[in-house]
Amino acid sequence: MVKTYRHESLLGFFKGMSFPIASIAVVNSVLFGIYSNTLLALTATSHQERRAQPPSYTHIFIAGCTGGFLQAYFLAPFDLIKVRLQNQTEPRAKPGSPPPRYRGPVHCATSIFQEEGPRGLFRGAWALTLRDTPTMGIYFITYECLCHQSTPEGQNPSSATVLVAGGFAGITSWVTATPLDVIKSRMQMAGLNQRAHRGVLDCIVSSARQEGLGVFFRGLTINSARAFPVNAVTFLSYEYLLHLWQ
Ligand SMILES: C[N+](C)(C)CCCC[C@H](N)C(=O)O
Repeated sequence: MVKTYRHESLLGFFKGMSFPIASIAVVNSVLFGIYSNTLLALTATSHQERRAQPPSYTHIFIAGCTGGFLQAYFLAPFDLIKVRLQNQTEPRAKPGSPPPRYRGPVHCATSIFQEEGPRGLFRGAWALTLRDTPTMGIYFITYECLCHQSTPEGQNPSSATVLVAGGFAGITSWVTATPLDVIKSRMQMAGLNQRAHRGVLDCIVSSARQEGLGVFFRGLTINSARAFPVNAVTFLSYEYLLHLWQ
């Protein structure tokens, strides 16, 4: 934090933020929409009936994995742009100095499209899919399990329960996702560094060889600290909005 602040001032912390904001609504509606509809297809109970007839954890896991798998393709280009912009750590442009490689998210997207082709925008998408498919299953299982444990039979969980269960769901899911998150980000950056990996496995092996196993836990603390508030609010909004519209 100190380095980022010294080097890039407060603005450095908000690098690559406009695109995630634009994408979060789309990505979360795909994720929660597919999760809920897969659960409906598997159990034939709607969201309102789910408290009285709770679905099995196997069904929750399958629905979460399906949601995670499909949202990864919507997330991939936005996530790539975020990673590329966040890794651009030159100090803010002084007069006369060369402009940064990417001037902003739209410029970043068009540059990747021109330099790396349309498929370039999906660089790292496979690693992202591998990261999100099982960990989104874990995400929803943790949430439902914690809500179930702290709510009397047949009742809706309280707001406090939703916040805490959502927060822990985010942490559990991020802890399990971190090793593949590291690989995903490296593959997304590889297109830029001309240091292309031959695939996910090649990236895993070469990262472990060069930097040891600790590399797979890089960012774990900050990811978990961020995950609690973000996912507490995500689940509270989800429950609240469904309740409002039913
Ligand atoms: C599956 N994985 C751990 C990657 C994400 C789980 C939580 C997703 C949430 N939108 C967030 O940004 O925290």
